[in-house]
Amino acid sequence: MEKPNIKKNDKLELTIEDLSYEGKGVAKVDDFTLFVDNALPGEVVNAVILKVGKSYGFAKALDIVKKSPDRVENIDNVYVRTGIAPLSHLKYSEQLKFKQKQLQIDFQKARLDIDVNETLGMEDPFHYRNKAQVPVRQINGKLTSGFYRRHSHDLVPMEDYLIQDPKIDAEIKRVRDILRKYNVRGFEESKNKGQIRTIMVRRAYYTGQMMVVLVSRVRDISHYKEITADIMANPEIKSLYLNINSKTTNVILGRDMMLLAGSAYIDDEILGHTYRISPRSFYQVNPTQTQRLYKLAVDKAELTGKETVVDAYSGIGTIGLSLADKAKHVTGIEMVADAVNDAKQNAEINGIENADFIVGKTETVLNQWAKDKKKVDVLMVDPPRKGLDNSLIDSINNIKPKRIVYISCNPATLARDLKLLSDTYEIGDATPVDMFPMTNHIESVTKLTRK
Ligand SMILES: C[S@@+](CC[C@H](N)C(=O)[O-])C[C@H]1O[C@@H](n2cnc3c(N)ncnc32)[C@H](O)[C@@H]1O
Repeated sequence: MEKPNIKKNDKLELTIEDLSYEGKGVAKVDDFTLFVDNALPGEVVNAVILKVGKSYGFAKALDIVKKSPDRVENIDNVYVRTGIAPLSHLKYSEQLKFKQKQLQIDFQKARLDIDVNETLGMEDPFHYRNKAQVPVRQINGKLTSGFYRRHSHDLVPMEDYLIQDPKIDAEIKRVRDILRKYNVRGFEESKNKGQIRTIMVRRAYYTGQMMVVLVSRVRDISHYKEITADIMANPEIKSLYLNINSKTTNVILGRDMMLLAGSAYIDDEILGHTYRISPRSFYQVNPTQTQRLYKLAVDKAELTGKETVVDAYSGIGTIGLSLADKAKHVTGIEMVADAVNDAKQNAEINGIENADFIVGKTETVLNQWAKDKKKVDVLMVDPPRKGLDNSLIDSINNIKPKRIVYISCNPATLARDLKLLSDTYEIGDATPVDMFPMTNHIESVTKLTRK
């Protein structure tokens, strides 16, 4: 493909043909692809070129000459620009279709013939997140919280995050003001100076309990006793931690986690069970949609009470414990030790006796099970974005579970893995469940049945 004669800062009119998986408008100049921020299919925009690469480039819409009927008019551009809610300029009904289509595209690319159902959306697709991790920086002499501009580490100051529980937004602001009161400094990334890098807040949807984690570059924070007392003055804060992360890294939490006050965990409920959540444990961020996701996944497992089930990538045990009353036995496998401790406690708290939990990598544990000729009837997998490890596919083919329920947060790796399993498994329809409204993230559930 010929690179057209365009360069950074050029301005030109573009016609938007499609929406990329990241939610950017796709335009062509000759045959050259440009990904355009804040532009929707069918729109004509005046754009400025941000970057021209070898095979594609990036641009930003400055004004819209012809608007899409699917554009949400009154949304603040800051949400699209910062990446907290990069699809918030697209009508919600269209976001749901976009997610269904993305799954179809990834299946087609992998030459898989799989029906994709309509995306199960939310009635109120805002303010759903039960967890925030907001970056903190020292800006104009003040500790400031906000969100990164997309694809950068430039902080845009923000107080209303649109998709987070408003009580979390209020708590971030309150904590920020307490830190300012005691002259604590925000992180200065370019100089590797300053103190607070991130404020993390979790709020349990059902119990209202909150956990605050202050992530600091340094251990010493003057007035930490006063800061602790001020933060704990809100009776909803059940747990306050200081985490130390002195590394140059994008990973949010460092190794040292110190409880400053309150309990080591908070409690929440899903589908009638109580769960304890530690700061490092994975916990689904959309509480109402989690119940729909789990119900769907458990339905697809078609349990009769006689099956041995593995809940792989089990986090704090929520999927396994949600189906334990319909199975003979459940084993959860999870690599984060704190999460496994939570899972064991969660089984006990809920009086569930037919579930156990193992610390380890799913691929390593199931490889050993294959060698030991252990039997599994149903395998639930809920891996992180990178999907299943290649070696796990071999173990699955040795263990031969009758059914697999694949919960995925990344259509591309889902399609790759389903293709690898399609010789030995019949692949049923896939259902996207919108766990992340206003963003381009796509969660889905697919059932596989042994041929
Ligand atoms: C998407 S979360 C799902 C957690 C849980 N099923 C839930 O619904 O809350 C993925 C989990 O897999 C864990 N994990 C990542 N790689 C793993 C691996 N190779 N083996 C086992 N667990 C892994 C992560 O720590 C995380 O808890």
